[in-house]
Amino acid sequence: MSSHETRPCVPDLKKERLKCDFNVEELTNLIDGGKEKTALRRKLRSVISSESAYIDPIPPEYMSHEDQFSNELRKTCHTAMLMNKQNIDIKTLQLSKAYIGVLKDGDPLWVHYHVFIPSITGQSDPEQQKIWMEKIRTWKIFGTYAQTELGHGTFLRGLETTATYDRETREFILNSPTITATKWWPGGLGHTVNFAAVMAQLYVGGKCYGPHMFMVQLRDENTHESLPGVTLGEIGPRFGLNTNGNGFLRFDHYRIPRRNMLMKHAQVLEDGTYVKPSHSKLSYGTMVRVRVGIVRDTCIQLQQAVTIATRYSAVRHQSELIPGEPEPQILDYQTQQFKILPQISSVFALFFAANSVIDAYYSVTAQMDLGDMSLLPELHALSSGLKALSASDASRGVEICRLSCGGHGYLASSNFPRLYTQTTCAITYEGENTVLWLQVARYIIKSYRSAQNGNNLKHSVSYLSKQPRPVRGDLSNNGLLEAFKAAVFKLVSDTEGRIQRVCAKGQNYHMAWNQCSLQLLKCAEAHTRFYVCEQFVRKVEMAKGTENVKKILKNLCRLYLTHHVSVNSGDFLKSGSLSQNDIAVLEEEMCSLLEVLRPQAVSIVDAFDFDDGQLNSCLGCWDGDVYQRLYDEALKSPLNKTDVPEAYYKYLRPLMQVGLKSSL
Ligand SMILES: CCCCCCCC/C=C\CCCCCC(=O)SCCNC(=O)CCNC(=O)[C@H](O)C(C)(C)COP(=O)(O)OP(=O)(O)OC[C@H]1O[C@@H](n2cnc3c(N)ncnc32)[C@H](O)[C@@H]1OP(=O)(O)O
Ligand SMILES: Cc1cc2nc3c(=O)[nH]c(=O)nc-3n(C[C@H](O)[C@H](O)[C@H](O)COP(=O)(O)OP(=O)(O)OC[C@H]3O[C@@H](n4cnc5c(N)ncnc54)[C@H](O)[C@@H]3O)c2cc1C
Repeated sequence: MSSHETRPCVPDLKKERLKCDFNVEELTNLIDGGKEKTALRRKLRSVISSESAYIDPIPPEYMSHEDQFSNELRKTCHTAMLMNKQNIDIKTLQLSKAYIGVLKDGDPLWVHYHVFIPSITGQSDPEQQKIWMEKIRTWKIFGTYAQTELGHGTFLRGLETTATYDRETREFILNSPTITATKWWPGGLGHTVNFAAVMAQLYVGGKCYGPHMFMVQLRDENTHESLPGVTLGEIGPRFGLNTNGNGFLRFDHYRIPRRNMLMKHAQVLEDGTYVKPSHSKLSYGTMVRVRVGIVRDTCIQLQQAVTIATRYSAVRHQSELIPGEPEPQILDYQTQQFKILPQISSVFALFFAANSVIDAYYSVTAQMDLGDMSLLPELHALSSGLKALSASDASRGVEICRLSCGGHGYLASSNFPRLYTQTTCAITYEGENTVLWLQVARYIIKSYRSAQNGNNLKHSVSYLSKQPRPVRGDLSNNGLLEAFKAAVFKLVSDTEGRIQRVCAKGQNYHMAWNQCSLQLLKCAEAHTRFYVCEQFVRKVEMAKGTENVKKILKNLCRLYLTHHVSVNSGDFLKSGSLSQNDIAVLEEEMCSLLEVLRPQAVSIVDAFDFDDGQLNSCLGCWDGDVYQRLYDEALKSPLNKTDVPEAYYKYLRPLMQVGLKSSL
């Protein structure tokens, strides 16, 4: 039973919570990663929620762009101070979910903590780390990750910023030769950070060695003024995340010491000798790490959205299900259940996938530290695929949750606009999704070809070694995983065959690749979906705990499988791995799962354990007092300060006084 059951709430939610047939706390512990982690998160949350500094003076929507930025910078700096005072590692806070809701529309220091610091620890040598990390630890250095330029974000070999080695002075000269070479987008770059890890084309003795990272001071450590040779600014309002401080940066023959090149993997010696890295893509390591983290972040954003949508759907009554009877909770409509429950199952799918890719990241990077690079392509494909899938599933999921709340979901006070802009930008940043899907496809096609040449495949692509033969009519979880394998295998072999046919007609390989890229995208997504399904099934099989929690997990897993079979039924039919009758049986099962899970829905989202401050939504509050909150929130609009606004006297009254001259 829910541990929160005694807290007051509206009768609809009380009724829902009384239906709960599993231990909510146990599910919370599972999602947190154990009882101790739940306790730590709650402790951190209590520290955070008792801080008056986090109270916004007015709702940020009503602040100017400048005030919004300043307000969030104030809060993020307060956090650093607070964690220092409480002797808590800020990373622990940020990774614990306790910090959610404090910053409303971005964090000017997010890239510092999650991209810049990992770049320093992952790309610089021990001596450099010692110097820079000490300054980072003592808040002398705040940094960003400055890679993207006006002209290029995706194609890194096309970057135009140059870092030219001057052997005489033992310095690098950084330069932005064109307008398109301007660094554009880095978080915090505008007016927050004083340093940046800058990706630039390395030139030594007239030869270009490609993109490398450099540690660059941009602002004076005391005055915060931009240094001579550096031009900085903010790029202006965005679709969302307007307080991330995204900025631009130009260099005019700006000099930095030789040792400011990040030298863990590649080096330029004093005499200009270039020492190449053990793998050409090691300088892209930060991106791999951040992509892995995005899977977890988007999963948490989807948790917030489904919590809001589920609670609201239990409180909202509309129309008639049975003529003449009272209006039902909208959650009783099958169509509403179909909007929300698959999103809840997605949360769990992403949760298990995030855990497995984080584990893979640590084990592969440990191997790489010992000099073994063989698993880097696998990690690159896995992290790229899961970043793309999680960002697009979460973003679509948030939008479906918004739609499920009707008109009120469109209000800023529902918090859906912010949740949506947070998830949808993850589709673009850290590798645009289409581009990452094509990287996954590259790996799959290469692996498939290798298998065709008689080689044995390992890890996530092992099933492409030989044609899978699923047992017809086996609709168990394992049977469906076999069907998935067969469907993906068919997509991959068809696509590879098509590339070959296009080439046979005289087209070169690259053009053939482009002509088949829609199919390639499908292969990549299907392969990654299979991976997520497999992880879900295996993790649920291994889950420990009480029968009722396991039953919830099993039902959610089954809903995820049947839903994705239904959505992609054409692929299963084409591969012959499932029959039309199988699909019909599975779709019927999916509908009954909606009915089975519906009474537990509110308790499942309660287990995500967000407090009202974190959800920041009139629709998603614990007590379900939706209408009063919507009304109170509307009263905060500055337009409601007066009955007749100034704009009436300026514009509307003169117009009304003139009247229409003709009766057109
Ligand atoms: C309330 C609010 C709270 C606060 C919330 C805040 C939320 C956060 C907000 C904002 C945070 C934003 C952070 C975002 C930071 C960024 O976006 S940083 C910039 C990221 N940029 C990218 O990701 C660029 C994408 N492009 C690439 O990764 C690559 O250039 C490419 C993979 C597309 C192509 O690389 P290229 O050099 O052209 O290589 P290819 O010739 O195509 O391939 C060569 C082979 O190398 C393999 N490969 C490519 N990348 C990697 C890698 N990382 N690791 C390993 N291997 C790699 C590639 O597959 C090829 O292999 P084969 O030759 O064997 O096929
Ligand atoms: C909120 C936000 C925060 C960011 N933070 C940072 C940061 O801190 N540091 C930083 O360096 N950058 C940052 N970025 C930049 C981000 O990483 C890039 O915008 C992203 O990598 C996409 O690159 P692009 O903008 O050049 O898009 P483009 O590559 O120009 O994409 C435009 C379109 O072209 C398509 N396309 C491009 N190449 C191909 C291809 N090979 N095949 C098929 N289609 C293709 C894409 O699919 C897309 O549809 C941020 C961006 C955002 C939105």
